[in-house]
Amino acid sequence: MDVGNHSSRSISRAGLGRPLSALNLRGLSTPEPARPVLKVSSVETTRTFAPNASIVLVGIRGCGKTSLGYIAARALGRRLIEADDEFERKTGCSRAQFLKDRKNNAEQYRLQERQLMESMLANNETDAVIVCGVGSIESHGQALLREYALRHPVIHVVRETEFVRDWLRIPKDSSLMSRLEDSDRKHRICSNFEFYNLFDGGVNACEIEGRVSKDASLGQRSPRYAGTLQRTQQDFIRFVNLIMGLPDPSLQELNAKIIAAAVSPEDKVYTYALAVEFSQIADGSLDLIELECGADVIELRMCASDIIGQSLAVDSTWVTKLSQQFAALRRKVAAPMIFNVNWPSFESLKAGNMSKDETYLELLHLGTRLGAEYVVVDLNFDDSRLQQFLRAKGSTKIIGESFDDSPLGWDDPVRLSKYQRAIRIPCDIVRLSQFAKSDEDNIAIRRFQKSAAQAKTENPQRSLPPLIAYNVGRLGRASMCSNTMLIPVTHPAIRVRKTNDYNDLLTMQEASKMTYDLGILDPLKFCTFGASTLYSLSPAMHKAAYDACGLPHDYDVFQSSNLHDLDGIISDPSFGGAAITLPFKTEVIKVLKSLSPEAQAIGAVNTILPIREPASSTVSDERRIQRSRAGPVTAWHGANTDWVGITTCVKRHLSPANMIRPRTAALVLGAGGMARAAIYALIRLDVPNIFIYNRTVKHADALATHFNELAVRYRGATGRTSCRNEQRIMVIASMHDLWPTGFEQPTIVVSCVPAHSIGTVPSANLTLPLGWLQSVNGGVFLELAYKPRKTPLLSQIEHLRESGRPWVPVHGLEHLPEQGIASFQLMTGRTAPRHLMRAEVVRHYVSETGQHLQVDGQRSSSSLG
Ligand SMILES: O=C1C[C@@](O)(C(=O)O)C[C@@H](O)[C@@H]1O
Repeated sequence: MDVGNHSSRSISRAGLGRPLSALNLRGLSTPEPARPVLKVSSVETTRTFAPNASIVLVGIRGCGKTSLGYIAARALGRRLIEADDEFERKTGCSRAQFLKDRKNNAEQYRLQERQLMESMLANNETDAVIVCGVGSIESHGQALLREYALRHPVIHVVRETEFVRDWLRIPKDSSLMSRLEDSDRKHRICSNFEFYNLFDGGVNACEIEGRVSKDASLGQRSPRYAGTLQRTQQDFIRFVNLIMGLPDPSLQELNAKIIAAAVSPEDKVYTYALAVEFSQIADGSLDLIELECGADVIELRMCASDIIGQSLAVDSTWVTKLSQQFAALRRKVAAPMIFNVNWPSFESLKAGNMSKDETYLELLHLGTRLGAEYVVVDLNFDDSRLQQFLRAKGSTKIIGESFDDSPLGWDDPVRLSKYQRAIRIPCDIVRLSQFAKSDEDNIAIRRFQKSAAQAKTENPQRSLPPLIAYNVGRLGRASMCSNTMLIPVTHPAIRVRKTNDYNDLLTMQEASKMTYDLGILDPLKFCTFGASTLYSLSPAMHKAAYDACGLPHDYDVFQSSNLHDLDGIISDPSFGGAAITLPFKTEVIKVLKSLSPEAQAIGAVNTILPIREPASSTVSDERRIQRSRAGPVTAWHGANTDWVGITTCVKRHLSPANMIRPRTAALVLGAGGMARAAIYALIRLDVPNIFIYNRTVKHADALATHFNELAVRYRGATGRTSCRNEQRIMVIASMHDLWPTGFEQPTIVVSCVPAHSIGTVPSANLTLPLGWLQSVNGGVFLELAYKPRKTPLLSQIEHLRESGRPWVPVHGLEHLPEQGIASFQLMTGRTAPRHLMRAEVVRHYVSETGQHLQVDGQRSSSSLG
């Protein structure tokens, strides 16, 4: 099926919300008794696939697999093969009609389903996303899928039971629920991945709307629909790329260097792993957003009592719960995940008819199945089983771990042999620990690290896996902080919930602060520099982030109408970087030694960073930026993060119905530094038709010339010509002009026109001709001005939305933290506490009339993203 034509039916299928009648259940097989122990690794798989291998989605009705299939097909540029549509194509009628027809009986229906499964899979081995129907729970379909999973990702889509029940209008006491749960169990054992489709206010709004209207296209064009599915879309695209071993496209788009979280923790120094115990979050009482503290990865730890203790063998209910919390952590904290099952805790275990080793192996598989970036394996685990797991690990990285309590401590030769085993396995990272009995144990680690560094690899091409070695217990804290990678930390919200070993971990804030207190790193000074900076919200936003991450830095504003005044500030050896604002974003380039490729392309800079090391012919300027040590500055490097903020906001609010296509049009208002960043962002987002409107037409023309040249170069440079749209940047000369004929109405509008007066120049007080806002699916309107917060343009778009047009108005206070988050990461090299930074902007915003925004508590603005 053509993905492009699918949009109206895939997101909210008309009729999907009908009560689940006996009729359409005739195709479901009778339930088998529940298995006592779930075999999540039943599918023998390598989890390594050809890059174009088709992706299969299975799951019960109402789990959202069709919407996800649509999203994946669009994002990866693949065909969508959907079982309901295929059924209709094959039989000439819908399932319900087929079953209503007296000529057909359940046996014939099953036969159709069986043939359908066979043909869908066999005819679409590559370049497709296949959404299966009920045939996936029949034994024949199950066998087909298991075999298919040897070469393809087969993703089991799981959704909250309550949601599915409401959605299918199944009465609370109906036995249908247990049938559906049984189907979930079956899907689990014929699939090799699992995606928990989290409740998303937007998704439900959209789907319910579709149900009420019984007209899917109406649903899509309603204002409520406009804000739907974005989070699900982001989650699923990230998941699919991860399991296909592809880099996350959204991070790639934004340039991995800017997004600290996209640089793998092994490639950075001073990275932190926040330990979260499953038992602490299983009941859902902890607001997971609270856990965001600038940690680089989240380590989800489980022990036998979490899994087995409550009379649950490794069963489907438990796996669903874990799957849900795993997905929630991922969405809310948005960091890579470490999946860690504590093997020794299974010592006295009798899980159904499985051994301790088998259960552990099942759980390791579960980690890769959920798409964890890292899975911890115990270095004492049986070799053959471990190898079996490694064959199926796909793109998941392995952390080999051992906790030992030998009386010889770190000097015990067994410890070194563990490291050597980890090298042979081979593990990507090795983590060794013991309990600290005295301070001597912390010193002994250094001796051990020295001997470990002498270890030999069998393959001289391979470097030794990084070693994290520390002592646990209060005495061991110093040793934890002497590591530079994945330092284990806790969080105050977790610490209060736990009385034993987690209390011995330092919080991220304490651990980071320790590296500064000990003089390993230096406190630095940052600022915003520009002609009108006193209103800047950047100091509040950055200082809050420093505090949360344990960075003893400072942030101030400098106001001057003379760029030379920057010299005095940046000559301070403890100066760490500056945000540059109006009117210097272009002018500052002349004092910089080097520019990031993006700043170069945009022709404007909003972030400058110090280069402290002397110039070298082998190391690039960008790599010589010193982010955590003070000292004389030899030169300055310029970057631009405004385009990152714009890209993030557009992507966050663009509904799947408005996903960028070969005819999409966008409109940029203005021709200054911000407009440059906006055009660049749209080029990077692959928008084919970009229009500029600016009061002074010749400035708009100059921008169009610059970016048309760039679009050609960019297209050539990325080599992605096959999937990239031809891009054109055009100028609309007058507000009196009709929207250019031959072009679709814009679905992305970015206003880069200051909404307040600057010096003698009065504010533009701009609104748009209604004839330019006729897109039937609405679109995203991004206002970059935030003084005043409600600009005339923003009000115009809000009115349109109120009158029934699905436009999403995005105010300037949403863009501000996004560029700030990127600047924070560039300036400090640390992962930003994003929700906190967004919340601080809202908290500190004071309107022209001296009023604060209404916020209930600090975190309430997290609704911004
Ligand atoms: O958009 C902004 C915000 C800012 O102007 C400030 O107020 O700190 C600083 C600029 O660098 C940035 O581009």
